[in-house]
Amino acid sequence: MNKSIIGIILGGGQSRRFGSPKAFEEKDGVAFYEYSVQAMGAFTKDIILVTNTNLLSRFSVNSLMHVITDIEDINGLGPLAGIYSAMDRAKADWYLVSPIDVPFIEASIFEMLLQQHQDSDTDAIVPIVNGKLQPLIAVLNYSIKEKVKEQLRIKELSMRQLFDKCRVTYFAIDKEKPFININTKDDLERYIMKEEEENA
Ligand SMILES: Nc1nc2c(ncn2[C@@H]2O[C@H](COP(=O)(O)OP(=O)(O)OP(=O)(O)O)[C@@H](O)[C@H]2O)c(=O)[nH]1
Repeated sequence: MNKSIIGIILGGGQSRRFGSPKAFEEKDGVAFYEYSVQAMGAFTKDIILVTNTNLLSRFSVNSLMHVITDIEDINGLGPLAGIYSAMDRAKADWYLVSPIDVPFIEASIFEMLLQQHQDSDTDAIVPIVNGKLQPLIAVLNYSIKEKVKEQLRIKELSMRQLFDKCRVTYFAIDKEKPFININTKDDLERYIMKEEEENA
């Protein structure tokens, strides 16, 4: 039987290092968050973008994507708050997860992770890219929902702390570019403007 899959896009951060909401920064005329929608859209027609009340009205809703905010009492507690809020809103067997600041993300990354999940019986598939854990681009099973809730309760808010308590398949990927994330204006200059200049 086919398993149900929902996409979760984490878009409730403060973009303090960037200085303005980075979800709406553009690469080639496309807002950063839309790259995550496109990459997931190949595998699910059900995507939930989880943001905060300040940004809610700025995301354009379409038939693929619903936009919600973090549940009130965990609002702003970081990526785990977004993951829990989406899992609580809509149940699926599996969730594809992405942040909003990875404008080079590719569908092929989710394809590889989904392939791994078919071959494993763990709770999460998490990439390791050239030795570095990439915890926010992952495939998670609904079975971890209560663990996420507990982590939020005891304020252990990092993805690593969650993974320490789950059965995780760590999957090595040797392609770095799709995982580039933009945190600062310097990152923007280094990765995006440079590429645009090269392509001009
Ligand atoms: N829903 C939700 N998403 C979050 C939250 N905090 C961070 N995110 C998202 O998680 C991803 C990683 O966030 P970071 O880049 O580490 O943090 P940020 O708050 O966006 O940026 P800084 O303020 O510069 O740290 C981004 O896609 C954020 O939008 C939160 O409390 N709720």
